[in-house]
Amino acid sequence: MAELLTSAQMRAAEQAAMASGAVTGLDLMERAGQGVVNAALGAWPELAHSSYKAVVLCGPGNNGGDGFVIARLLKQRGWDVEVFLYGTPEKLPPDARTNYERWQALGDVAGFVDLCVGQIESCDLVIDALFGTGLTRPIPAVMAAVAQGLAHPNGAARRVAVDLPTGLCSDSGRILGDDPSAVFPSDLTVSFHSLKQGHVLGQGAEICGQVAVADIGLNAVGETLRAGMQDGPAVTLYDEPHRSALAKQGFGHKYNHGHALILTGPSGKTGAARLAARAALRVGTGLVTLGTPHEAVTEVAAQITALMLIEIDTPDLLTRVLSDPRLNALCFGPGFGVARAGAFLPAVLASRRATVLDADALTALAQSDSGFANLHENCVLTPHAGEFKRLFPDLAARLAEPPLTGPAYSKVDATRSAAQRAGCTVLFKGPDTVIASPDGQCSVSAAVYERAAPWLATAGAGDVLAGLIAGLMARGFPPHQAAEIAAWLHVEAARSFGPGLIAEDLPETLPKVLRGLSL
Ligand SMILES: NC(=O)C1=CN([C@@H]2O[C@H](COP(=O)(O)OP(=O)(O)OC[C@H]3O[C@@H](n4cnc5c(N)ncnc54)[C@H](O)[C@@H]3O)[C@@H](O)[C@H]2O)[C@@H](O)CC1
Ligand SMILES: Nc1ncnc2c1ncn2[C@@H]1O[C@H](COP(=O)(O)OP(=O)(O)O)[C@@H](O)[C@H]1O
Ligand SMILES: [K+]
Repeated sequence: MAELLTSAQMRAAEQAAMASGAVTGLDLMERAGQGVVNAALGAWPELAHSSYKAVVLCGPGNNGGDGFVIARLLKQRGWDVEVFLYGTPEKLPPDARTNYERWQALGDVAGFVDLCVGQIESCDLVIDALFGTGLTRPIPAVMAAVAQGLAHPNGAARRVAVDLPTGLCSDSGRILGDDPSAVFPSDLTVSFHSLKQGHVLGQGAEICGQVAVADIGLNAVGETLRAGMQDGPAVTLYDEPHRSALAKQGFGHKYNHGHALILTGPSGKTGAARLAARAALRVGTGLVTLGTPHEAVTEVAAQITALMLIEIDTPDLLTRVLSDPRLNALCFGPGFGVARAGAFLPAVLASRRATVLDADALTALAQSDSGFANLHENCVLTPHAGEFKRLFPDLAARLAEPPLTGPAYSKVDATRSAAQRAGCTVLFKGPDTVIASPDGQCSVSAAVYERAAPWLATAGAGDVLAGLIAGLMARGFPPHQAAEIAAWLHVEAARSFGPGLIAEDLPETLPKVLRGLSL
């Protein structure tokens, strides 16, 4: 799994690499500039065959330094290059200053105030090297005006951001300030060494366009690099489960693969739990039983075949059913009814079973007098943004405040705090789903860029996810891992099915996704 770094971790990695003597800042800057040129020519191969016109916007720090390298490399390819600098050359940090001077041997540098949007629109490539990981406050008005012009360019200019689109916070993927247009949208963003959190969280993906990662040689520094990264455990970008984790052994039988109990709502509301149950069965749980109130039994029975059914009308009955230790995972909440969920909550939590709390169970939890006291480490909470706000109003409020300084409070920060507070795994949904656990594990399951899955925004998709997590916990996966694998399979199923997806299609597409993993 790839790491998603914060700006502080990236700085620490660079410092460690330089302190080891393996590289200099100038080496890193040269590789960064070269990496951007390579990525741009890779994205638009037509640009490699002739010389074109570029406008390079350089800022007052090392991001600007990368810009001077790019200007020089393009000029050396025969391009017509215009460079604009925000700030004064005397104040550039040493490596950026050196590259400013190297560029001066090849061309002029104009002041940023002399730039007009028309100049950008008439070029082939515009390089945003204004601010990168050093952005700490909203961009100045003069830059925001240019950014607005670039948002809907009339010309054919391809927009490339160096490290991050200027205005976007590297840690949170949020636009600094209260002006949503104060950011340079790009068609291609070239990050260095690895992606930063801001490339996948929040508005990151929308603003970055596509992303590419340029290797600037930090991996070679190995242990020194790790030692430099002391700013908390890294967040990972979850990629795909190992085949060995999900495969079933040839000699097993159904009881080796767990037994999930999915609790349904009353009649007319059982669809959500049935979706969850079907997902649990498809993800390989040995047995899946729907726990249904008496009055809904006929409705549920009419709809199911491979699933089993048991009557559960009261919390006491649930406790009695759960005296069977073979029922090893629970899914509680989809379509359940908030008041009923409040009544069942103590029995569910007292069972100490691996439990997914979703939908109405989350609302009931937010309203319950005992709060998070009875949650345990085998619970997984799966809130969407509205449910997160009910459960953790102060964290949600921090996330909703316009971020005036950087690095800004992020969805990773909020989910990590939520997991600490709840004492269990929290999966905070969205295209940038964040999964955090009290032991500090944190990963992002991103449905962005080539993994975009906009058709998942459909009623019932969340119920399927809850069923997948419960099913994987029944199969024996620990909560954090179950949540990660479920979120990944969920997105893969949506992508595999494609447009027209409805929630029912997700469990039915799982076999194809699992086959794709060579199970
Ligand atoms: N440190 C290194 O050795 C390397 C850095 N690299 C580049 O350097 C960048 C980071 O450089 P810096 O740390 O110099 O930071 P930036 O170049 O992103 O920002 C420069 C400085 O501008 C100021 N600033 C922040 N927000 C501002 C605002 N809204 N208005 C006005 N001024 C503001 C801050 O004091 C900040 O340090 C990376 O994103 C990457 O592009 C790469 O060259 C690879 C190597
Ligand atoms: N635009 C999107 N891209 C990717 N995933 C999305 C998108 N919108 C929603 N999702 C995912 O779809 C699911 C929706 O869940 P939820 O909001 O609980 O819906 P419901 O309650 O109707 O089932 C979540 O897993 C969420 O992460
Ligand atoms: K930039």
